[in-house]
Amino acid sequence: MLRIENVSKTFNIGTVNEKPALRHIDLRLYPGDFVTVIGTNGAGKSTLMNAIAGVHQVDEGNIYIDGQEITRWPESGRAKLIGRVFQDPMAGTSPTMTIEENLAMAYKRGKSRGLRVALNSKLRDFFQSSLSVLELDLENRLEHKVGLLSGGERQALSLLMATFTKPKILLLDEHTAALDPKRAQLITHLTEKIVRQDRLTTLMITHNMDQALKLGNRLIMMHQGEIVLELNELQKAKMTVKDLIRAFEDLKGEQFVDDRVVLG
Ligand SMILES: Nc1ncnc2c1ncn2[C@@H]1O[C@H](COP(=O)(O)OP(=O)(O)OP(=O)(O)O)[C@@H](O)[C@H]1O
Repeated sequence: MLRIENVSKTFNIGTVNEKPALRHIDLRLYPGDFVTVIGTNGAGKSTLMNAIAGVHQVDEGNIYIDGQEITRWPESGRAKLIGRVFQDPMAGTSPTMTIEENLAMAYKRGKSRGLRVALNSKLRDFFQSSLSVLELDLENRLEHKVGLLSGGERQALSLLMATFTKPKILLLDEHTAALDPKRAQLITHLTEKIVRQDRLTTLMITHNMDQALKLGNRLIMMHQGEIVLELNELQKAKMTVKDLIRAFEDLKGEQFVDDRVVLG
């Protein structure tokens, strides 16, 4: 479903600020894989997502989605294949538009260029049934402005907007990190539900080590632009957060440093 072959990315090449962010990354996600991504400070986690989404063009290597090479596609061209949710609940939605207008915008992104999306009753029914999955009663508030929603409701809407067109790849970029624990728990629960229900192929960055072990069927750990540890479902199930940190320290001979790490 997603194939990353020998991908490298260096920022500010040839300057004193030269920074290799990805070094020869190889990664394959199979249909329905839910992979959590953890790593040390500046390990390259966000750069990896930006490379997949087309925010940054890579210097070397190839990226394929569903067998199609997309390495040189612009970000806009990849939007119909990729759903993404960011850390900031304000980032994925437009506050001055209503819930249904936001949904229509996301719906259009998943369709061919130039297609006009008329807000007819069939589409409203579809939006309402999609919103009902969230169990936040948003299906009865289609005409409410998104700016009036709470951070948690807004992030739930962003998650829905990123997923209801069934993208080939879902990228979750610390999407619960800015929420209070209760709301973070709600979004985590919704993520699991939607990903499982739609069998979405998912890559999720988290600083919560416990969450990284509990969610999904695979885990990767990054450090200095490389994937240094990969765990499958069975290995993950047997590990504790302590084991995970010890595994890194045994491998690299240094402490696992992530300023934002949450041990669980
Ligand atoms: N646009 C950019 N310009 C220059 N350097 C960048 C840019 N984006 C990232 N970097 C650098 O590339 C390296 C990898 O950054 P990235 O944000 O991918 O790491 P990360 O694993 O997501 O880090 P963290 O968890 O600490 O946010 C870092 O050293 C960072 O400073």
